[in-house]
Amino acid sequence: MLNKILETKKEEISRLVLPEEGQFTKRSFYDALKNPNRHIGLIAEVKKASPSKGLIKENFHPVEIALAYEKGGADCLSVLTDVQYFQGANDYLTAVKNAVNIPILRKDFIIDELQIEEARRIGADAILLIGEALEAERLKELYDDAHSKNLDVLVEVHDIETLERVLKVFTPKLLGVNNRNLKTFETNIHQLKEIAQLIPKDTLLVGESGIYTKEDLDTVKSYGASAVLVGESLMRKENQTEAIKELYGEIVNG
Ligand SMILES: O=C(O)c1ccccc1NCC(=O)[C@H](O)[C@H](O)COP(=O)(O)O
Repeated sequence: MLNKILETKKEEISRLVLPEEGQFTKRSFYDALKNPNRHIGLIAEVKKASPSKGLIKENFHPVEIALAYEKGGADCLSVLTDVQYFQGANDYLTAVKNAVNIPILRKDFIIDELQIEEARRIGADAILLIGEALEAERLKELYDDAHSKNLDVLVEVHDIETLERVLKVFTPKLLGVNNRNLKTFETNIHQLKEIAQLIPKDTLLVGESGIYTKEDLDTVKSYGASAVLVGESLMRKENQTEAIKELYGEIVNG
């Protein structure tokens, strides 16, 4: 699936026309996770659908969801902008940016500088770079390009081989380990356990995907994560503010 998505991205980039420059207040995604509201930081994801789960939330109002996440104490947001596979949109990110006061990650499959400039113009504070999608040297080029545009970068890996490839070239400030294999969709809450040993001590570690319960949250934290990225389990609930409190064990819903 990842390779199919990347082929689609190449085609989208060939047709990409940059939007007009927007006027946005830049917020530090990294600083928000460095100083989280709770014992482990939360990147709450605004995601309507996905390849592995199909339609997740039919009654999808991204600004309402984002405000509810913010009210629930999310440190940052992740907003899907991929249209074809996640039913996201650039306009969702811009609308959310104009509504909330916390930093926003553009969740998309970034493989070109044009997409980074586009992210900046639609109001993103950070972008995602997926290790399995890029050669390490190219990943570093895009990483540097994003920072030159005052955007933070969440570098994401799934397995040790990818992490080692990346670390041979550079050390990311912010690194996510995706519990989901983006090629097979297999998800393992313990994915971080082995990989965490190899993470440089000054790198802020984020556990991503397949986090449904406080137990999952505690498991990922026990492996060394300073933050988590959570989408489906929050999106499927009726009330995203309550969903966050339930995830952290602050309320117990039947
Ligand atoms: O989620 C998918 O089906 C998927 C398929 C192919 C590439 C990426 C995919 N998901 C992106 C993500 O990593 C998740 O949206 C994010 O980590 C949140 O995961 P979850 O909490 O399990 O929704």
